[in-house]
Amino acid sequence: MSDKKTARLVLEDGTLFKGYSFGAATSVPGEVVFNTAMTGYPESLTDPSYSGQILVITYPLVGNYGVPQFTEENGMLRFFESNRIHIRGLVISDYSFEYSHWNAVESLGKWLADNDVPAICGVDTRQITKIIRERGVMLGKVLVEGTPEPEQFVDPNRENLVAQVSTKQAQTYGNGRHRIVLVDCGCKYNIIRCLCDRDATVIRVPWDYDFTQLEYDGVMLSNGPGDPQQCGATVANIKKAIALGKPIFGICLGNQLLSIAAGATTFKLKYGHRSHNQPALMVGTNRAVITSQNHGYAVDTATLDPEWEPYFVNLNDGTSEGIRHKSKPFFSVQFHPEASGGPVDTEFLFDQFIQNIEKCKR
Ligand SMILES: NC(=O)CC[C@H](N)C(=O)O
Repeated sequence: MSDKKTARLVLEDGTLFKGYSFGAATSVPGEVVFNTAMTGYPESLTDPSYSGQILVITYPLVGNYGVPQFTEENGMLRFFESNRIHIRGLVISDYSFEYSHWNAVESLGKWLADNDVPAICGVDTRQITKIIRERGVMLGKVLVEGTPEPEQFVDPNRENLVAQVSTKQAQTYGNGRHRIVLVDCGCKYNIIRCLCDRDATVIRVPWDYDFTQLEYDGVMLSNGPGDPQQCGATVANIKKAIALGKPIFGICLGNQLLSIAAGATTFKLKYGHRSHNQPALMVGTNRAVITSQNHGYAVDTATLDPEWEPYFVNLNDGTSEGIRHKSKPFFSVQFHPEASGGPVDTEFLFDQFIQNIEKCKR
């Protein structure tokens, strides 16, 4: 590695990690978060919820299966969760310069460079994770040798990241029986795929679009980046949709926004949940599910309006994993039932949403 450029990760408390640069030769500030999943970097890197974040992967070997084909299917990239990389920087332990997979077309380093995203390898990502777990999530900078250093640490959560990643105009996918409005706060393609697989026509609209003017059978509130408090315009529209009474299903940021519309407050977790193995219990049952997650904020269910109740709870730390209305067809979850990557234990929630739609049509 002696001919390689060096790179450093600096945390806002001054902690420094030295490694090597791959990907783009540029230095960036961001929020440093860790993910403990063992696979799924093409999906994670293109998940718009990571916007503004420097992603630390604890699994020690990354890049070994390269980057999949950029094939389009039904107006979406088949093997990714959006049309570009959204993380601001990547930090890994061992980078596999050589890759091998039936579907790989290029290396992780080339893909990152083409998307102008810097990466560091050769650092102990588990050590970084231990620090974040103890001190809480921190801002940081990826500094690549020979490139200008950003002066400030930048907290991306002060920006309206949702406005940056949401679609600028309405788009339609599929041609099914159920007309579903997808409020795009930074949606993952697999939410659209899961709906289209269930006989839906998906009308994807911008985060601040007044979708209540449209003809629809159900509303899907997507995942997305940043602090849910930035999305006042979406919450105002959700309140109108609640009054209209058609089925609503929210995922991750969508869960937080539905909860705010239902009177609840949100707070920032010490270091977030980002992994493929978060256990959640369906409240009132003995049914536990293993879930895919990527979030830094959570809902305080004690602040919910009394017409709503907890739906799932996290078995690691007891935080909320979802809410539902006691009598109306509205529910949402903090985890990712569409997975991609991660376990598909909770895809049945899409079926439940469609059943709610069918009942309402009768
Ligand atoms: N994946 C998501 O939708 C994340 C929601 C929100 N940005 C959070 O970090 O909590």
